[in-house]
Amino acid sequence: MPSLKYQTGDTVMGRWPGSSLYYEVNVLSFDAKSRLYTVIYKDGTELELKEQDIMSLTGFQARTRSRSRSNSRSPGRRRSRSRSPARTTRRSSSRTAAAATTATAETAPSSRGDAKLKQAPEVKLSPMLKKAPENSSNNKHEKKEENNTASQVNKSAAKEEADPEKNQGRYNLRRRKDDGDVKEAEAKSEHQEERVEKMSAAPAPAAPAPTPLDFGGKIGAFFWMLFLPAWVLFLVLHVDQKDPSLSNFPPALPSLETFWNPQALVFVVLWILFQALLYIFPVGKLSEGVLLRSGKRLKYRTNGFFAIVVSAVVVAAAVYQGVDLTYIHSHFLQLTTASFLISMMLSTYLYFRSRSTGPDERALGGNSGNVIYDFFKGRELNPRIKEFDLKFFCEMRPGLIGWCLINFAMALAEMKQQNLDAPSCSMILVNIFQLIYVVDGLWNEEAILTTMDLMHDGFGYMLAFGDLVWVPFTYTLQARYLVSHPKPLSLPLLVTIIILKIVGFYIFRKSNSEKNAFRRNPSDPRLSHLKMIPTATGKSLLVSGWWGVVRHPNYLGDLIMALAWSLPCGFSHLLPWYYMIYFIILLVHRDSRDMNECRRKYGSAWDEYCRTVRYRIIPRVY
Ligand SMILES: NC(=O)C1=CN([C@@H]2O[C@H](COP(=O)(O)OP(=O)(O)OC[C@H]3O[C@@H](n4cnc5c(N)ncnc54)[C@H](OP(=O)(O)O)[C@@H]3O)[C@@H](O)[C@H]2O)C=CC1
Ligand SMILES: CC(C)=CCC[C@@H](C)[C@H]1CC=C2C3=C(CC[C@@]21C)[C@@]1(C)CC[C@H](O)C(C)(C)[C@@H]1CC3
Repeated sequence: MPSLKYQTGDTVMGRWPGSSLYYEVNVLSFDAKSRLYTVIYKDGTELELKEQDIMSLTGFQARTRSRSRSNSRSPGRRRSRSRSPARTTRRSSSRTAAAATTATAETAPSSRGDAKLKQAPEVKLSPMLKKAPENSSNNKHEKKEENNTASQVNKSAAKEEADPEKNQGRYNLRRRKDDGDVKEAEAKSEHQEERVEKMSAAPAPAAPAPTPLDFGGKIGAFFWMLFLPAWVLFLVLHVDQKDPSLSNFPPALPSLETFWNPQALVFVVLWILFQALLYIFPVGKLSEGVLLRSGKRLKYRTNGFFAIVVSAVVVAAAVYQGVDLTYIHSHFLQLTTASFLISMMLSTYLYFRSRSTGPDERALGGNSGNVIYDFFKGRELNPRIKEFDLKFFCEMRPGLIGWCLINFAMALAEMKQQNLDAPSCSMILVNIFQLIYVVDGLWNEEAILTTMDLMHDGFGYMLAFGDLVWVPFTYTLQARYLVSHPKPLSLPLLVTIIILKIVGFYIFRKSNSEKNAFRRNPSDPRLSHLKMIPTATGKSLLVSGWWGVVRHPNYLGDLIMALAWSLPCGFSHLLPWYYMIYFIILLVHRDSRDMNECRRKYGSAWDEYCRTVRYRIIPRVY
């Protein structure tokens, strides 16, 4: 192809249909008649693109740099002093398998990210002359996807191009693997990676555009920052009332001294330090996190199960030695205040340290330029002090293990208050169910590395408060309620509750493990029966198995379990059902956040997934 702009074998940036995202592709051939380039994406997807949908790596980088320069000049735009954009991108150039960016918005100031995204030029879809289908795959879904994608592409093409070819044409979206050409495709992709590695001086795409503001934007973030602690305070005070009915007035605010107890602060600090010590203890696996935009993978010490076992032994020994754990019940408010102060200090530290981080280290969601919003959402994706990962630690250790400790203390308080020789049946159920949930989370600690919080969310007030205050002091509400509001259980109800817990747990665990195993190793032989949709990022989406039933089977299991946790408290009051209600709101909101994020990442492949798997959480209902 002597007179052509791009040559066979060139690594260039190709636009993904239906989006303004560009991915690294390899030019396979050029068809002189249709004037289309056949390119191959990292996942083996072949597509035919017009010349204007392709950019050279250097051209793309120059555009990114000039945009980033002009952005950094604009008022209010802060640029990291420690790293120049060039250095950052060079660092990320070696591994760009998952890198995607928009041509116009990649370095746009995040406060205007949404608007910038809208300004991104619409994709000019490039229909090709129809080829006879070559796909010999027996994977029905992938055939269907090919057709659907093609028809969707055609629809947009018809809208956007007054091209005489538009109605005859379609995109050729086919996987190399479907042609029984797995080895060739893999070899090609390895070859591509090698080429990219060799081009160490070659520029690479910059970070994707920041995501639009959520949680009600700046005002919403401010509201949540005030409302969440106020709500915790309400729950903590209200559950102690003789009649904790929500129609009753909330109790009068206690005096300021009642909130504060230095001893309670010392206990909370000691607990966190103890957990930190267990976390750094060189026991257990060093697990790898997901591939970051920088091309790096972080290592995490996943010894959570060890931590809870040691904690249980230490707590049991302390009780044996006469330590009165009911202190936790009688000083609940002071312990909550102490944890709240620590979470505020941590969030402030996180906000200030995030100012010296490079773009690659920031979350896409928490860098709007608005102090309150960014403080709330968190700017830095994986804040670490040396190898100590603050977000991972806070999410998995002090609050989560603290939850079990508090539940246990509530069982002791119930025995004391109700003069019982053993905790009530309801209290035992709540304790065991929630303990199973936490122990399971810690046993499968590695799986948290592929959850939204770890992969996408920055670490700021929301998670610091959520991990250190919300989880230990509100998730324990059922146990706390039972201390002063005993609830005898009938045998049929007991059996129903146990069955619900088992069913919920089964769905939750199986679906989470399936996705985690798939994300870790898509060619895991145990998953070979599952169907999947390829996406341009190199990752695929599961479209059968648990993830083919609903889009969030793990949420469904979690909700069924939440039901089993509230039922032992009966129906006399709404208060112990708070977790269930909150959890529905949280998961519905998380689902919509995740939908937006996946839509942005995967473009038309995500739409295809949503068309195939129609329900979000509950089959045939929602
Ligand atoms: N008890 C509690 O308070 C809470 C519990 N949870 C639980 O934590 C667990 C994790 O939840 P969360 O992080 O919200 O969400 P998920 O674990 O469901 O993670 C969502 C991510 O999974 C990937 N994904 C989505 N669909 C597919 C698919 N079809 N095939 C392959 N990958 C897919 C996407 O990431 P990508 O494609 O980038 O890999 C998506 O962003 C859940 O079980 C939830 O119930 C969550 C919040 C609170
Ligand atoms: C209202 C508010 C401040 C919300 C913050 C949300 C956090 C409380 C939750 C976000 C995701 C969470 C997860 C767990 C606990 C609650 C938070 C932190 C989790 C660790 C519980 C145990 C599970 O097994 C889990 C590991 C799957 C889970 C992960 C998500």
